[in-house]
Amino acid sequence: MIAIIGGGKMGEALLAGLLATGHEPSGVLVTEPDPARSEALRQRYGVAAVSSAESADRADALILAVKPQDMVDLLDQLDGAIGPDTLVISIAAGITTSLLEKHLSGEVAVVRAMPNTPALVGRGMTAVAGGAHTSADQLDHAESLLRSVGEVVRVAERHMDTVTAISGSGPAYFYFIAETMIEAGVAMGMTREAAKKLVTQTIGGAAAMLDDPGAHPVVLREAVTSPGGTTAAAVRELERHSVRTAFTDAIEAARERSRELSEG
Ligand SMILES: NC(=O)C1=CN([C@@H]2O[C@H](COP(=O)(O)OP(=O)(O)OC[C@H]3O[C@@H](n4cnc5c(N)ncnc54)[C@H](OP(=O)(O)O)[C@@H]3O)[C@@H](O)[C@H]2O)C=CC1
Ligand SMILES: O=C(O)[C@@H]1CCC=N1
Repeated sequence: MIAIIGGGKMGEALLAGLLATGHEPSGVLVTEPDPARSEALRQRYGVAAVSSAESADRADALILAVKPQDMVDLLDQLDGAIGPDTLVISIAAGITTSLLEKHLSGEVAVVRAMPNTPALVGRGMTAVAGGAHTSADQLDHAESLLRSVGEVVRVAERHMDTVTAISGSGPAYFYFIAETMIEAGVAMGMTREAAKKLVTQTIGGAAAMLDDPGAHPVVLREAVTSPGGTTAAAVRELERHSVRTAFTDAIEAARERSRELSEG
């Protein structure tokens, strides 16, 4: 039995992914405090909506999908109710395996995972790191659960704040660029619908080219940049506005915030 505690955006994405990849609704529980939301999830997916105590009691894998700020309260609520063989997977930004272990008595197997919102369409990128009492089989199990919403990589836990800043928050950076490009197209007289189509297909096409193992972003960018052409003029403006520095600073700020979240 798998239980998802926190039926918000990411909890629902994981729930939908698990069901889409062959898990039966009868094998998944959800715990969500908002009664309307809880009922909506129950109706939409046919899973049982139960209390956190019941989730802890019945599940052998518990996925904690609450906000980092709610995590300590939740752990204190779950402490003592989690069986010795239960695997606890947290997807909360910044919450370390040692913080999870500190608030759960006994040698609980914990996994820190960082997915992203493309999980909603089965194209997520998740990184996982195991805790001090987590066996290789338990990490495999966590990986196979999270694979239901996309690709999974294993990283050393010291990289998890960086992962959070790159792939966890990353979709928002691309939406920021997309929004800017669409608005530029509109300002130049295109319809918003046409501009969105151009931008969406361009992002998808660029990502597909970059996905080739031999591809390098600098080489791909050079192929677009004709001497004396339009791209060179655009890139010169990006450099003039220090967009590279702005992006690097943004990613560093996200990593710093992830670190702070573990401090409460
Ligand atoms: N959004 C994203 O792109 C990503 C988010 N994450 C992480 O996933 C977690 C969830 O994020 P997201 O889904 O966006 O947030 P949401 O706010 O959409 O979901 C969190 C849900 O947890 C519920 N909740 C709060 N306390 C409890 C509790 N004690 N027991 C059960 N449920 C509870 C909340 O209910 P209520 O609103 O009523 O309090 C809410 O429905 C966060 O820790 C975040 O860091 C990770 C990767 C990407
Ligand atoms: O913004 C956040 O804190 C969460 C974690 C990664 C993406 N969204």
